Amino acid sequence: MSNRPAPLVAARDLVKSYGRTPALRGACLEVGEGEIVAVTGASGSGKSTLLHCLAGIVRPDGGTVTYDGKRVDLLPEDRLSELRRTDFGVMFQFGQLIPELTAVDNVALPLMLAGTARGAAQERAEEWLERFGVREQKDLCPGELSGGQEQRVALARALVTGPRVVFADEPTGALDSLAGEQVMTALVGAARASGAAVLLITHDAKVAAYADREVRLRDGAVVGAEVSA
Ligand SMILES: Nc1ncnc2c1ncn2[C@@H]1O[C@H](COP(=O)(O)OP(=O)(O)OP(=O)(O)O)[C@@H](O)[C@H]1O
Repeated sequence: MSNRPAPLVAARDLVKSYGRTPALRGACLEVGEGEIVAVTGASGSGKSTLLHCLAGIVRPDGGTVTYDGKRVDLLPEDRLSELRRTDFGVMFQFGQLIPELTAVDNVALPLMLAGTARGAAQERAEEWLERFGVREQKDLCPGELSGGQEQRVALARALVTGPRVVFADEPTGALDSLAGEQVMTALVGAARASGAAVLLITHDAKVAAYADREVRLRDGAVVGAEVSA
């Protein structure tokens, strides 16, 4: 424990309910700079809600979320959007790409939203597509990509702005094991190269094994000893 890096992201005593359904009941979690943490647990244990609270997508009812020492749960909506654009990369199981845009335009979009000119944004986007082996598919729309290609494009989009934290909710959940391994190898390799921290949700022990540490949730709280890989 003592040699763990200082937390970059931390959740303390998080509580969140949807109507009368409790999703989080006192969850605590820390992710260090450059650390890869897998969150596992049964369906309904609160994994996605925890990730959404940490990424500033959902506001908790109680407890605190800090990023780089600052309170995320208290930020107004406009500052939250800015933080998500500049410091966070987010990836989901599927459906995250804009269906009407080509692969390269999907990846260029976060850069353009941050003020990069279209040409330069597309050039950077192509570099990331190349890195993940999907440059040939750059002019295809998401519906024309295989599941694995789509996730590698989504990964390029999550990483193109150089985030300090990548939040990935079941990024391999819809893939067969070979495509899943390719996505995980790409995600972990890119995170290690850039020093980004990763918070990864998975049901799959093989996917969790890519992480430095595994945290298990049950009924909205962390259970058991944290397992170091
Ligand atoms: N938007 C929502 N509206 C109502 N209830 C919700 C909502 N999101 C989550 N819940 C409920 O909160 C609880 C925790 O859900 P959450 O999605 O965080 O769990 P999970 O561990 O990610 O589940 P899964 O592995 O099935 O994705 C569940 O009981 C779920 O039904």
